[in-house]
Amino acid sequence: MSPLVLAGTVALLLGFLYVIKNHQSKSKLPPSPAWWLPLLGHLHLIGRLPHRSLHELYLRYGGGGGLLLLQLGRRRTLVVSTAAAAADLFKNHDLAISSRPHNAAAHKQTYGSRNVSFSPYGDHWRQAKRTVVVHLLSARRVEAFAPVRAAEAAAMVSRARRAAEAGEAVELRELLYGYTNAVVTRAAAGASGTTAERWRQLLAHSAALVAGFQAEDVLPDAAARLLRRATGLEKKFDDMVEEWDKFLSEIVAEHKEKRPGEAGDFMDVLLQLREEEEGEGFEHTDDGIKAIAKDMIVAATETAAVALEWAMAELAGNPRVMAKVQEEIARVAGDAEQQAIAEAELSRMCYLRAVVKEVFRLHPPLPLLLPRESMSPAAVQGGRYEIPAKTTLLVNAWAIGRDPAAWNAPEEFRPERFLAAAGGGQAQAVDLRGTDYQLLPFGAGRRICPGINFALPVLELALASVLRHFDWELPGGARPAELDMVEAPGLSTPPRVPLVLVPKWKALAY
Ligand code: HEM
Repeated sequence: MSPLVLAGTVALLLGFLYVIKNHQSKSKLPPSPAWWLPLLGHLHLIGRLPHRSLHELYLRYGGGGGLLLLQLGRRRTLVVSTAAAAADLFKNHDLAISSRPHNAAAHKQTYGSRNVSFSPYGDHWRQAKRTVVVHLLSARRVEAFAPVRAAEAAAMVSRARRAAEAGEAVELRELLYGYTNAVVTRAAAGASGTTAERWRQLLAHSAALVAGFQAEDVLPDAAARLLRRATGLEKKFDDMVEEWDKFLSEIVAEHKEKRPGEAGDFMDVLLQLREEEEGEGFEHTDDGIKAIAKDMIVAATETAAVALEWAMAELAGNPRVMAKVQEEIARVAGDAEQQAIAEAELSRMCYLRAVVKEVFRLHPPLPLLLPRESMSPAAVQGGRYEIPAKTTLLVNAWAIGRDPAAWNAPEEFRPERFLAAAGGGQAQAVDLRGTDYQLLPFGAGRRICPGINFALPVLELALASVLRHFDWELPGGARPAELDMVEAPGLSTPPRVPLVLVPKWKALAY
């Protein structure tokens, strides 16, 4: 055989082997729509409500295994759409999927990813999460904020009462956001009033700038930066980051002036830890403290307000459930003279808690949780699929809450499914703390939300208070079936049409 023919044969053989190998490794990838566009990949298939688009794409191309692989701009993205697929990932591969993808916009906003939410997996994240879990959100500290929750719930009831006495309708988002914003601002910085208002404006401003897909999702970082500069977005962004920093720096400075030992709000605790833990590994610099405080505020305010607005929307749309939960609140909270509901009473309101779970099932405030990134290759579902390292993961909690393999009549709002006494069936023992993979509003695994114990009493107390003191009616004789139950676009998704209801002050004659 001549050397030329030999070289040609070897090249052909190598080419053949490459094709075979490539085909084999591709065949181990989860299903994916076959066609895609240069640069965009499958991005053009995603509409304004990504959780809904991704669910539809999964039903069309996913093949039933719960996983769908997409190329979203430059990010290879795995979408998880069923409870069984989520269970396999979180039970068997949690470590591999515990990082977050780099996001230039978030990096800038978080003092170089020094917060918890966007920090990549590693020492910084571990230390920061420990600080948050042990020092800011422990059961003892959450309990210590009970008077704050009670005062703000009472203020919310007073606002609604003024509207009721004037015969006016109430925009629930305004009312509920005011409440969660006040509770979180007081817990984080011990401040209210104008601070809370400034905080609220900054949050709204940031949300508008980071909503939707960003230039970095499609283009390399440098090209995306150029585009952002050319369109003026970079300047807007920098101004917003500076505004936040100025605001947080003022709060840090005010807290430094206070007497030591006055530890109460998150800022106090973080500053005190700086003194106590100096040299223990986690660097409590001013920027580190501002990053964590901001993380708490951003993570807590909007999510809780969105959950509350959906709860009221579902109750307005289901008068039977509204009447039943009001009856329970009246029975447990008792005494007509008692204005505020004691938090101990909330644990006896089983139906109210079932309502909260049902709201989270159908309306998780972060329908795609927060994106994860795989740090190493993972052979999932017993080796059926291979997930390469550096794949972005989107867990579609919205779709999982509607998974027909996990839920009976998934589209029905039926809190009874969570109650053994009401014949709840297979769902009665399902909880929302990340161990039951069909209900994941707070995520699961190492990156699970550390704020569950802070959020739940905030939500339960608000609902119990507004339902105890008022009947809520749809304005203008609208029928429940006419309520628009579609989400607004964004990272967190309130109803696209803000909910408006008319409060009727009850006589409290129980
Ligand atoms: C209804 C209220 C809330 C909802 C629905 C919610 C939901 C979530 C979700 C889905 C995640 C991502 C979990 C994952 O990747 O698996 C998350 C992360 C996080 N949440 Fe919450 N959250 C809420 C309230 C709070 C509160 C009150 C705080 C703090 C005061 C908080 C602090 C955080 C932090 C720091 C992270 C990042 C955790 C990490 O990356 O390790 N959240 N939350």
